[in-house]
Amino acid sequence: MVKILVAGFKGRMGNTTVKMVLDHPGFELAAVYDPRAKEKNINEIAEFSDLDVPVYRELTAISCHDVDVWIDFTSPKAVFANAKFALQNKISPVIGTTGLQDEQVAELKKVAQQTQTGGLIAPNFGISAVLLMQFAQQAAKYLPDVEIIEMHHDNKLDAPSGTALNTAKLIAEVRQEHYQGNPDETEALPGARGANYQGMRIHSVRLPGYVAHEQVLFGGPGEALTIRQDSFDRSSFMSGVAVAVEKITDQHELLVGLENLL
Ligand SMILES: NC(=O)c1ccc[n+]([C@@H]2O[C@H](COP(=O)([O-])OP(=O)(O)OC[C@H]3O[C@@H](n4cnc5c(N)ncnc54)[C@H](O)[C@@H]3O)[C@@H](O)[C@H]2O)c1
Ligand SMILES: O=C(O)C1=N[C@H](C(=O)O)CCC1
Repeated sequence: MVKILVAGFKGRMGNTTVKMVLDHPGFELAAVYDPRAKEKNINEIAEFSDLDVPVYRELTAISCHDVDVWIDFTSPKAVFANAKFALQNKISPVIGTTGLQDEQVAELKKVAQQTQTGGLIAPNFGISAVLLMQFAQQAAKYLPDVEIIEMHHDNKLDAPSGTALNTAKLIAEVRQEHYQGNPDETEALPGARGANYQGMRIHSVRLPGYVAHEQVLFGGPGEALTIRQDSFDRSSFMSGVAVAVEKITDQHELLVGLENLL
C-alpha cells in the first residue's frame, strides 16, 4: 500500500483527489493537510465519517514517518514550501499545483538529489493536455508562428496557466525565438496582444462554467492548424495522478512533466 498525504484537501482538486485515493485498492489515505481545515480528523466530515485520518493545519505538525507520497493541489504561494518539506523528509511529492518559478524548481531538484527522493511536477495530469503539448512541440518545427489561448474557471489564481507556460517552453525548445505580428503594431488597450514568451503570445481567459481548456494556434502561408484539448471535469486529472503515485517512489530525482512516467 502506498501511504498518501493530500495537501489542499479542502479545495476543488484536493477533494477529488481524496476520493480517488480512497477508491484505489493500492493506496491508503495516511493524512490530509489544509490550513483552511477546522477538523482534527477527517471523520468529522459527514461523507468521510467511517475513516480515521489525521487532519493537519500546519506544516511543522505533520508526522512524516507514515507518509510515502505527498500529493499537492494547493496554491502558487504554498507549493514551494510544501514540496521542499516533503523532499527534505524523503516523502515523494506529486505536485499538481502550478505557479512554481524556474529558480524554485531548480532548488527543489537539488533537494531531491541530496535526499535521493523521487518527485514529479506535472503542469497538467490530463492525458489530452499531455498529448496536446507533445503535438504542439512537433507542429512548431514546421509552423513556428504560434499563439496560445488558455481558458479556465474564474477562481484560478495564476496566469498564464501552468499548462500554457509549459507548452510555450516545450515549443521554445524547437523554435527559433522571433517576433510575431507586425513590428509596427500598437496596443490601443494594454495587454491586447497577450503575454509574450520568446515572441509567442499567450492569452488567458477566465470564465465561470469553464474547467481547463487550451488551444494552440499555428499559422503559415495560406494555412493554419489549431490543436485543442478540454478538461470538462476534474476527474480528467485523476488517472494521471494515480499513475504518478504508483511510479514515483521508484524514482530518485525530481521530474517535470507526466510524460516522463507514462
Ligand atoms: N496539474 C494539474 O493537472 C492541475 C489540475 C487542476 C488544478 N491544478 C492546480 O492545482 C492548484 C489547486 O487548484 P484548485 O482548483 O484545487 O484550488 P482551490 O483553491 O480549490 O484549493 C486549494 C486548497 O489549498 C489550500 N491551501 C492553501 N495553502 C495551503 C498550504 N500551505 N498547504 C496546504 N493547503 C493549502 C487552500 O486552503 C485550498 O483549500 C492550482 O495551482 C491549480 O492550477 C493543477
Ligand atoms: O484549474 C486549474 O487551475 C488548472 N490548472 C492547471 C494549469 O494551470 O495549467 C491545469 C489545469 C487546471
